[in-house]
Amino acid sequence: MSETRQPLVVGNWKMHGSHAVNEQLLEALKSAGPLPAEAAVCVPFPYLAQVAERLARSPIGWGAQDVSVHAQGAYTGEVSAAMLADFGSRYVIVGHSERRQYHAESDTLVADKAKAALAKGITPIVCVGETLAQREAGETEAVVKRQLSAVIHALAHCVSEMVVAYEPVWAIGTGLTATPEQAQAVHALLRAQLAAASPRAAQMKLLYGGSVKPDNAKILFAQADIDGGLIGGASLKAEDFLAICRAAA
Ligand SMILES: O=C(CO)COP(=O)(O)O
Repeated sequence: MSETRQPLVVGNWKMHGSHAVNEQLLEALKSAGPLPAEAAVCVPFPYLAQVAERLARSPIGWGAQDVSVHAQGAYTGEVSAAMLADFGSRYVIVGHSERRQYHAESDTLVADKAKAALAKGITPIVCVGETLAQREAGETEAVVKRQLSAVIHALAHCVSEMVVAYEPVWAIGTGLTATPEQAQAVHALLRAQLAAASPRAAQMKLLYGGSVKPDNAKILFAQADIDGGLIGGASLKAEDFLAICRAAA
């Protein structure tokens, strides 16, 4: 983490939660008092209203896990960036590997989603990352560069307004974390690619995601180009999420 960038820790609840369960989690997060790092939760669409209400007077931000590329119209099941903005969403995750894999989202679609979010003042958290097969084939660099390049192209002069999350697919939900050195190596590549596109690359936040837990967060976040985390499983337990936020400070 650099001195000049403020750390950010984002919880990706994925498809978890209920009114009652969220209530407890949000209460525990709020009652922890001021957090040493900027924090946010990205929740399933039906719970946006709940987090908007419960976190309204807290420093914790919120957002969604996907957004439509379309502004409005006959797109059954889709949710627009304007709708997310209506709920005060500060962030939206785009291009999570689970969406790339299970919903066949292409690099171009992900880039267009990032653009749609920014157009409504929502910060896209753009996920990139290689599969285990790609890493073993020595393709990590080519894969993440290709994924990021599509977004850089689509955002043009707004590149510095996104957050990028490097999430190696093989580390998600598996308990296999990238080593700090592996993660830093990819983050450095991503920042160099961003620097070629934006004079503000040094100020951009690059998050690491993939089995981040309280016991490995500090060493990951201590790497020069890692500015915080995108947290799945551990974000569902207030104690763990708060410990990870503290590790980022
Ligand atoms: O996919 C992730 C966050 O977006 C990471 O999930 P886990 O932290 O559960 O591995």
